Amino acid sequence: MTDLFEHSRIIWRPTQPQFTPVESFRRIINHKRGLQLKDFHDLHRYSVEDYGFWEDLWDYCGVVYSVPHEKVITEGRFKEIPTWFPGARLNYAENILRHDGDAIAVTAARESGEVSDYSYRQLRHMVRDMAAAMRANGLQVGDRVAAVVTNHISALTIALATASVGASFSSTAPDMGTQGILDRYTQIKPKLFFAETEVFYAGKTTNLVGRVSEVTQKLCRMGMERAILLPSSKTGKDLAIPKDVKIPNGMTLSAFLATGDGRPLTFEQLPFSHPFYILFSSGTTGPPKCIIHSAGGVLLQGMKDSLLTYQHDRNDTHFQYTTTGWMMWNAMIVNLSSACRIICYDGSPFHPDLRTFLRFISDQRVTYFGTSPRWMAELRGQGIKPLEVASFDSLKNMFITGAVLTPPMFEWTQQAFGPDVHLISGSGGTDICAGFVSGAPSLPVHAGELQAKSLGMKVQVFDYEGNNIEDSGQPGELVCVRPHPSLPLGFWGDDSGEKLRAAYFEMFPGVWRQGDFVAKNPKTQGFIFLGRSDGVLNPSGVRMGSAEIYSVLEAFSTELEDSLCVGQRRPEDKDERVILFLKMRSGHKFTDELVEHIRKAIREARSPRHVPAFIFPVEDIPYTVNGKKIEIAVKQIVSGSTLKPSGTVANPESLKLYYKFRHLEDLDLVDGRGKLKEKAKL
Ligand SMILES: CC(=O)CC(=O)O
Repeated sequence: MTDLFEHSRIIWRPTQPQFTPVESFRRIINHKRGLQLKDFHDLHRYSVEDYGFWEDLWDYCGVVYSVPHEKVITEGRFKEIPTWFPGARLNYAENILRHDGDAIAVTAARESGEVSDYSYRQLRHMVRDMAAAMRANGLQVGDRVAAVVTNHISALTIALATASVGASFSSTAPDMGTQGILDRYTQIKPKLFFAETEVFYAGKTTNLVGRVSEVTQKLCRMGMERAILLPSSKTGKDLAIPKDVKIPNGMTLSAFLATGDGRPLTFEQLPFSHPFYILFSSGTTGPPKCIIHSAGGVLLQGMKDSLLTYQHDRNDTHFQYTTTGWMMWNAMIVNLSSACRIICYDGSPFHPDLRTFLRFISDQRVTYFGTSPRWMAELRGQGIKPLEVASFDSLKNMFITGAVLTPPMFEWTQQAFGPDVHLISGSGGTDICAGFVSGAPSLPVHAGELQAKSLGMKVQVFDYEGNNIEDSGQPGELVCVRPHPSLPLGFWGDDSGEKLRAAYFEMFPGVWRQGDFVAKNPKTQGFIFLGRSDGVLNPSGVRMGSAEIYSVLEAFSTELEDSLCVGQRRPEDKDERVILFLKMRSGHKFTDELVEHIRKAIREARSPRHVPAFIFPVEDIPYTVNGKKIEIAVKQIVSGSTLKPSGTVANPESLKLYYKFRHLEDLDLVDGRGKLKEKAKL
């Protein structure tokens, strides 16, 4: 049997763990509560046994409020989702904008090289003007504001102004197609709609006026009162709208701002569980889940990470590479509450090239850089050595999320950016707009492992009968057995909670099932992520995660650009078989020899039962717009389903490449008895 933790080697340790904020937080709790919590693990235990922990966190983070809470938790609208801090009155934007003055709050940068800084005072003024215009246009508590925007200063200003008024906010990136935008925003029926008109991404200029026209016509019929058109993100100028293009209730951003009456910035005082962010899950088929998050929940979880996990203060620069359509954007904003500077980046991290992007990180003296395993893999694949490109002496931590960071990539990343960088791999998601498992600055990092359960998150590993098997080291379902403040308030329009229950609480009644296939290392308490549980590979009853295969393939990064591993089980099949798809790097050929090497490597590193039944070359691998590899849709396709990709698939054409693999027999590779033909043995 394969040892899931064979790579578990310490690659980083804190030099002075006693001086980390999380340790001082532990001491504060000991003092306040008369406890004797000795280390992070004790602190975690307390955090999931006593709801008072969230009150301790509230105090430690200095949440700004006008009315105190009556208690920490009480029954909510649904049995599974309690109400937090009943009685409290506060405002999300007031907490985010609690710092003022001339220190730089935001650096807004574009792929074109344009960089602008905004102080805390300037940001506040921009939010004030935006909020004044929103109020002048009738926006009220409970209304919705939707935006199709790049990650730039306007998006941030719109979100914070919306929060100050007490409306709800939802954003998507401009690469979302018309249908994807409509799938989202026709559900929430926004009163105000903000849209980019022209964007510059990956070296290409895209005019979005046609898309905006189609979307606004539909939204207008559903009650949208204003469509606010942002100037071109390339030229900064308003785009001339052709006479025959209809944008009902449309006006430019400057015209909209001019409707404001100069009133001062005020913050509506609202309950902790007031709905603020509306996020959409990246379903690759069917309409996306429309998840409502509370202002207070996202705020408190975000403050926890900013102060205790990333250890931010006013000297830090937080650069999370993200679009506005990923929860990491929402999670980025809260870091302003720690007085640090955030970088909003509009553009592709691959353009004009990776070295330019690396130099940008270095020149900006970034202390926290957040990215995805895919970006890292590209650096490695291109043979780039970051420390030869620039100095990263200011970098304190890197946050990698969105997909599994395999053990070899942990090792590579640590080496590539230097031994002092705290490498954090975190996992949570849109569903909770926070992390379940993440970094712990007072503990060492082991290659391949997410360091620890996040504070306050009672995570366990369940087998299929609902037994907690976390201490066995066996893989199973990641579950959370106790409520936390950023549980969604519900899905939009799902008044009975039925859809919410079906999405998270069905497999284990009353217990949140995240849909990740994981294992906890009993020795280190760290977690390895093996893939999405719907995508678990299950040939002849051996359950394994695709990450077990991907990590072996890291050794082939010279030849392979990418790979995708899925199970195939068509209605006529008795058993599941594993298919591995390989996307070759240009200049490299898919050969029998390579396939043999790969098979051997998997057999030796894992077990003979892990070796895929088939290995095929493929021209493209499907990804979501948030950079997640799409395994489940491919699994369904090769197993016989026909899918209509949603607007969440970044390269929907790629899915078509997989239909032919549902009929392997027709490919002249398999004989009548389902055996591989001799000549086709790969
Ligand atoms: C923190 C995360 O979990 C981010 C993601 O994968 O969507």
